[in-house]
Amino acid sequence: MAEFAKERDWDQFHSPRNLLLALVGEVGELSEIFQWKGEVPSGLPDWKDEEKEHLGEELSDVLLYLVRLSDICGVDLGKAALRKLELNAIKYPVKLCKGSSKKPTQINVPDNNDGSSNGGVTAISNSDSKSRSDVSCAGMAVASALSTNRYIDFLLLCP
Ligand SMILES: Nc1ccn([C@H]2C[C@H](O)[C@@H](COP(=O)(O)OP(=O)(O)OP(=O)(O)O)O2)c(=O)n1
Repeated sequence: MAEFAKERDWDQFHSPRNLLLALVGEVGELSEIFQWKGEVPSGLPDWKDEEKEHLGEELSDVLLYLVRLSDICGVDLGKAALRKLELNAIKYPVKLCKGSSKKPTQINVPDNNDGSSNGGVTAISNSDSKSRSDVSCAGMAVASALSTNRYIDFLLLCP
């Protein structure tokens, strides 16, 4: 993308804000493909080849503007995405979230005194979910250095 823009003297247009708007525009074009179709099955078995090709083009436009935006902002997207995957794994432990699309702060699992039956994972109660959520955001910043259980211990120690 950097070479593509340089050859065309387009660096002048590829500012962070312009690229973000271009990205959002392409997300709109991507959305248009699904607009009014209702839910469609995975793999899109009933779609024509041309429709899938068009979908691939719009997905690519989104990807290319995203990569370019990251680059222009000095963000190593590959590294950032891998770190985010690790953070996601910490935030959504399998033991707590398997089969549920709820946020950890919305899951209310009865606590065990010995913490054994749910593998030592203690769910966060609904009553204090807001404060826990705030704590959770702050905790995420240091979470990459912590294991899942240590992160949950950290959450429980916070007021
Ligand atoms: N100033 C620009 C213009 C285009 N592109 C690149 C990134 C996208 O991959 C693609 C977007 O091109 P268009 O704006 O022509 O968008 P479409 O390909 O979706 O065409 P249209 O909007 O006509 O449907 O070209 C770019 O990097 N910088």
